[in-house]
Amino acid sequence: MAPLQGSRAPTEFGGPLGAAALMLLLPATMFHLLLVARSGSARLLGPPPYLPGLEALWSPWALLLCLTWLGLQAALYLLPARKVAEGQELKDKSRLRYPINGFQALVLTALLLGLGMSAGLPLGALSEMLLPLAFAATLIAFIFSLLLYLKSLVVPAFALAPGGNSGNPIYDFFLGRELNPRICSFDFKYFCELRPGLIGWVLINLALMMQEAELRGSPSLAMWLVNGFQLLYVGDALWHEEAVLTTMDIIRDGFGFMLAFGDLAWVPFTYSLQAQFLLYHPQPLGLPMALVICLINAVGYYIFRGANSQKNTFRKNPSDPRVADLETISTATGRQLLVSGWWGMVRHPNYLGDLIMALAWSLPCGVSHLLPYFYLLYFTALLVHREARDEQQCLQKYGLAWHEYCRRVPYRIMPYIY
Ligand SMILES: NC(=O)C1=CN([C@@H]2O[C@H](COP(=O)(O)OP(=O)(O)OC[C@H]3O[C@@H](n4cnc5c(N)ncnc54)[C@H](OP(=O)(O)O)[C@@H]3O)[C@@H](O)[C@H]2O)C=CC1
Ligand SMILES: CC(C)=CCC[C@@H](C)[C@H]1CC=C2C3=C(CC[C@@]21C)[C@@]1(C)CC[C@H](O)C(C)(C)[C@@H]1CC3
Repeated sequence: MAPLQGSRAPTEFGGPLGAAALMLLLPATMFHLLLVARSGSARLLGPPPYLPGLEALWSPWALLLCLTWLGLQAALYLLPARKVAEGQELKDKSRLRYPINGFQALVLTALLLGLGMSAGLPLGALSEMLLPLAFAATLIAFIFSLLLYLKSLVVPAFALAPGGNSGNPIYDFFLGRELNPRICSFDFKYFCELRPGLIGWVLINLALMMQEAELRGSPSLAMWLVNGFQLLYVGDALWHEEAVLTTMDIIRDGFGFMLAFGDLAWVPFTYSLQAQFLLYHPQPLGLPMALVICLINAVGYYIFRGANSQKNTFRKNPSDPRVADLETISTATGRQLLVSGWWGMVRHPNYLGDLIMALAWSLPCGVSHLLPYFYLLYFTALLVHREARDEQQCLQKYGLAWHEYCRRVPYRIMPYIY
């Protein structure tokens, strides 16, 4: 077993107790949302309409479907890539290599799906299987996290994540002990973060849209908007796949239950909540309102993409003409911090753009129910917590220079508000 030298006290996410509570609460919330979305009253805060028995949750076909999906995405990951990118420098000064072929996987999945559908594949039927599919994905995430935990016990200490190496098994199982678990060149965390869950999310959205067309003759305008916006978001993530290599999930967090469940179950089954809601609760949406919502999504996307690209360009090459004129602060590490452009507006402009998009994804569902706004509420909490975690890390990394940045750019996410 790898020694626990350099291990940290388990303080994030409420320590071991918080981690244990989240491991129960997150799957329970996901099943609650799935049940409530199809109920007549669709009340987010009420009790679920019924408690499903094991026969409603367990289906060997659903498990087989989930495993086939993972197998397909893994095969697409292994195809030759247009580019191989290097990750950030690791503790042992080495850099891992990652294939950049996520967008190619999305296109090939769409082609295979098109072929299947023209041969009579009833994609809409997937919408009837969401409960057993979510159960199978949760089961896979639990077993997978357990295997990852066991694997982490035999790797050298330098391969462990700074946060998930506390010595408390519950906490470490939740946060993830090993930073970049791999078999040969297959990187499990990088693979899961962007492919099965994100592509699965748009697949579920599409199935819900097909089912709506079958029930009502054609998809509603609201369903088109939700599908279009979320496809743009997933397509964008896969197109800019390389950027994920600088997120805290890849650089700092281990791969444990939080990310395995988040990537494989939470993202596809809760991020598709608006489309699930619309299938069972059709909402009228006029063209003028639809145009306003498109504008809100466009503004959010413009800020999100602008901010993320500006930082990535700057981190890759500070003398790139697109960022060379921006004002910066020097830090003791040799790295610089941007203090003008998007990063001079607030300290997390990318979060602001993401939140504006989240609002645009809920608005097509009208204002009669709180349920479709769950994503916006959850995402606000996630980003506020994430911002606090990032802030602490930046303070540790950059010290006085970070204080100076906070003085120059006082707002975190929303100008003049937060
Ligand atoms: N849809 C979803 O469920 C989720 C989406 N996201 C999205 O993922 C994206 C990435 O988010 P995340 O990884 O949390 O964080 P960021 O992309 O904001 O990265 C934070 C890092 O950026 C660097 N940085 C911070 N300020 C500056 C500055 N002024 N100049 C230059 N570099 C700076 C620091 O790292 P360093 O200095 O080491 O480079 C810091 O640690 C966001 O757009 C977010 O909205 C995130 C979570 C969930
Ligand atoms: C509640 C729970 C289970 C928490 C786990 C959190 C994960 C769901 C998220 C952590 C960071 C994520 C990112 C994306 C999806 C959600 C998770 C995995 C992301 C892939 C979405 C698309 C974006 O463009 C992105 C690539 C920037 C983003 C990266 C972070």
